[in-house]
Amino acid sequence: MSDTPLIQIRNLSKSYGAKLVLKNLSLDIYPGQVIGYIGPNGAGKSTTVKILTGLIPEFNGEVIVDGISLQHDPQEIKKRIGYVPENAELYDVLTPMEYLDFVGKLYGMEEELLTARAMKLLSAFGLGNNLNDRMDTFSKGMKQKVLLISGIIHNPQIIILDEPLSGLDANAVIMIKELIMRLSQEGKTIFYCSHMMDVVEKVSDRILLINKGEIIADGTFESLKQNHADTLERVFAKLTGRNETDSETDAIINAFD
Ligand SMILES: Nc1ncnc2c1ncn2[C@@H]1O[C@H](COP(=O)(O)OP(=O)(O)OP(=O)(O)O)[C@@H](O)[C@H]1O
Repeated sequence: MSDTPLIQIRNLSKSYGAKLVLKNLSLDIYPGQVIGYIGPNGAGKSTTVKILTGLIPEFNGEVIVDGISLQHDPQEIKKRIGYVPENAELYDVLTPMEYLDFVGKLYGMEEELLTARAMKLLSAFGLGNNLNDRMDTFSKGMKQKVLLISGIIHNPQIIILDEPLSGLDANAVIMIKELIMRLSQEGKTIFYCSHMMDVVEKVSDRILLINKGEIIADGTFESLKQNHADTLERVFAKLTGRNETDSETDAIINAFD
């Protein structure tokens, strides 16, 4: 692995109004790493990702990607990143081919390559028979696959995924897990947010746990396990102080009394 970080985050802070949601984050991410970014609801995962992808331009601190400052040249950075958001509006009156044509052109892809790659990727994701169907006839999982493809169609160096597995069936989850590992073998750097601890445990070579805007654990699953608990679910519960699940469920059940 290269010893020059591909992504450098320095003293990153972000507030929404008076609310500070990212507190002085500093991180180096190296080429080829598969980073699982986990944390409780509202911890700051999506905010981090939206800053990295240039969707939130106002923040304090510095983000440097491949030697380029995000503040100075966000467009150049966007070319290097493929982003699959948690919730996206697909223009579902379009067919997947039309949608991917639109996205690929935004990335400046040449028509012939774009069409060929869109067809190959859609077929590989099991949508080969739906190339020209309108996406408003698609299931949630089918749309999620098109979104995933739109994030990788331009063959970016860095792939950022926010909850990529929501809505996917068990076979598709297995496929995406394998895909993440294969893309990493191809040298891609992958940063993904997920609440699916079993998946994060298996595919990440580095896990970052964020809580209340601060990174509170950073290491391999093995190292987190040795220091804290035997499963990632338990590491998560221990470090984020959520040991009161029993009393919470009691309160919900008791609310029906
Ligand atoms: N546009 C916004 N305006 C005001 N507050 C926001 C905005 N977006 C997020 N927040 C707040 O920032 C905090 C971090 O939110 P963020 O979406 O980054 O969390 P997350 O870790 O991705 O959560 P989840 O796991 O629920 O998706 C939360 O307290 C949220 O309420």
